[in-house]
Amino acid sequence: MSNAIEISGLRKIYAAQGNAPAKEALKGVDLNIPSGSIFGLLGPNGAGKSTMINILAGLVNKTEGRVVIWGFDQDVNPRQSRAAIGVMPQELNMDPYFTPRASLEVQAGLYGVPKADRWTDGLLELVGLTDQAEAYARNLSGGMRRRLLLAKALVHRPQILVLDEPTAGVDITLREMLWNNVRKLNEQGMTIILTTHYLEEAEEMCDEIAIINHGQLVVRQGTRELLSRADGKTLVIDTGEPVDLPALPDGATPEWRPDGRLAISYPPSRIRADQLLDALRSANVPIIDVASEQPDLEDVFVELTRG
Ligand SMILES: Nc1ncnc2c1ncn2[C@@H]1O[C@H](COP(=O)(O)OP(=O)(O)OP(=O)(O)O)[C@@H](O)[C@H]1O
Repeated sequence: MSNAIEISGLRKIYAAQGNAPAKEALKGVDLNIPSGSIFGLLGPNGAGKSTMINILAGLVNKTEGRVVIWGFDQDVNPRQSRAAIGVMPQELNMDPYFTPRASLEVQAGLYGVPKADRWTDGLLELVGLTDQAEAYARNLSGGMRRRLLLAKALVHRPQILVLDEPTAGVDITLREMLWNNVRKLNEQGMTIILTTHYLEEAEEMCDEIAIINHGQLVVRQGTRELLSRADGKTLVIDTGEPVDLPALPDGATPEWRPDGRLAISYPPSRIRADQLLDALRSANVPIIDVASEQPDLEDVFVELTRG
């Protein structure tokens, strides 16, 4: 399977309700998600990410378009396409009187997983809830609830796992545990789709990234290629003390930072770092230390979703 998911011409119009007018949340999106990848779906608030994920999960009906999940067209084989995907939702709602073990058993029942094929103990172990297997959900910490949600998404051994803002508001330890789990599942062949507001996280975790804005796909690229789109780097130089600056190559912009260091932003496509350093040296500007700052996903994201 080369693509885990194929989306074409996907539109969603939420009908008008009361005073709220109809809303076109997705305006004809085409997107293929390669199998085996960790794929980031990013966009500002209200861009349409949850709508897209909910359509994939079979929770929201699309208005138009075609969605193929693991080779199964949603409209032709709804059961198989649903079975191929597991979703870890954002919200932490769960029945307070269910134990993690019972939750997983109920979820497996909903997916029609026969008793003999269930892997409840393995799942509890995977997410580190073995000791809490018989605790009431209301006694679980927020982090444990999230781990349980991850386990619930996996009861039917889906080929594709969707994580909707999995680390919003979680502490570093839990975040690392989640990512270790996700990497392990990905190494075993699972395709991972992730939405997150933490762009650093997307930059670190995702092989490829799609950005949607106002219901449209703005870009879809490998993470590295996407980062290289931002044509801006910064040299940060410790000059010891403020000095007069010589003329710099056209396109370079110097600025003194509050910490006293000199920051020169420049487009690496047109200017090389040694041209900047040569200009400083020939004007006898002391160069005590130099650091280079790369553009990050945040820069690219802001540029692509502006306006
Ligand atoms: N059930 C609904 N009824 C009407 N409009 C909706 C509904 N759900 C979402 N919308 C609207 O559709 C648009 C896209 O919303 P969606 O939740 O998909 O965005 P999002 O990218 O997931 O945003 P966020 O990051 O805030 O979760 C928004 O304008 C939202 O108000």
